[in-house]
Amino acid sequence: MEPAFTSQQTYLDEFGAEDYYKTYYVSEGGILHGEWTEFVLRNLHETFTTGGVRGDTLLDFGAGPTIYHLLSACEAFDKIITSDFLEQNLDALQKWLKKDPKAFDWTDIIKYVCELEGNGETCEKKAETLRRKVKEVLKCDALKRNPFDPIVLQPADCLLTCLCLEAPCEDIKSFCNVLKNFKDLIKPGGHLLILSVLDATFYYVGKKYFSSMTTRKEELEAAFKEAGYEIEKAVYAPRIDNSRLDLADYKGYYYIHARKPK
Ligand SMILES: C[S@@+](CC[C@H](N)C(=O)[O-])C[C@H]1O[C@@H](n2cnc3c(N)ncnc32)[C@H](O)[C@@H]1O
Repeated sequence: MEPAFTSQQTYLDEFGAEDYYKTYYVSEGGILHGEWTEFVLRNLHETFTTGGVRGDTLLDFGAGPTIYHLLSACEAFDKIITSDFLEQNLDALQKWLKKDPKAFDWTDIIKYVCELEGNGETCEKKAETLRRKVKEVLKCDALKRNPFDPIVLQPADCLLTCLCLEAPCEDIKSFCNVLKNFKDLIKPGGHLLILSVLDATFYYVGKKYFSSMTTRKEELEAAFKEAGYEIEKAVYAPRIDNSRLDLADYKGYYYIHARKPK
């Protein structure tokens, strides 16, 4: 029997921000630290430099307690709005923004992005740039028609989301519906960047089980087209390190760069 899909209530009650950081991003042993972060950071570095994606506002959707995916974006946008569904994650984001001593440590990952950018910037300066560019930290819910309800946001130049939609969406139909609703959050001609994992069914946060929508490569691009986007770029990569399949069973990674038509 397939385990039940994780409810919003379970997220509210059981998703631990610190457990998530420690399981996935801590420098030594975080299972997403390495293959996944390199996949994301290399692709986003390219997108925000040679790829020419830049502008006034970037809207970051479902950040969790993390900031790694914003480190290149902060050089290409004047203003970043970040968001998540859970108070505990918003609290972790605020702690990092305010340099709270209890904030999670992203130094190694910041160093990696500075090396990719290759302009001799220090970790401290990069972190300061990102802190300065993040203007708002908002609550969002992917399953609402307006995910920021009751706030109505001005459409952004770019919407970025990493590893998020497989949490609230039960199937590709629901995923496609979220993509349709995202169109109101993006300017005509604006960008939608989604990076996540393929063929997953679950992941653990500490000792807690969370289900994952199983995103299949064959269905993914069709969902973007059905939702009314033009695909600029699609990148797929297999998972190489399978040593912790017991913690999370994804088989690969994807990056879709799509555009809302003008
Ligand atoms: C696997 S974590 C990903 C966190 C982070 N983006 C990353 O790259 O590591 C899944 C995220 O989905 C968020 N989430 C769960 N339900 C959601 C919903 N209904 N709307 C928006 N985000 C949701 C959770 O709060 C959590 O931060």
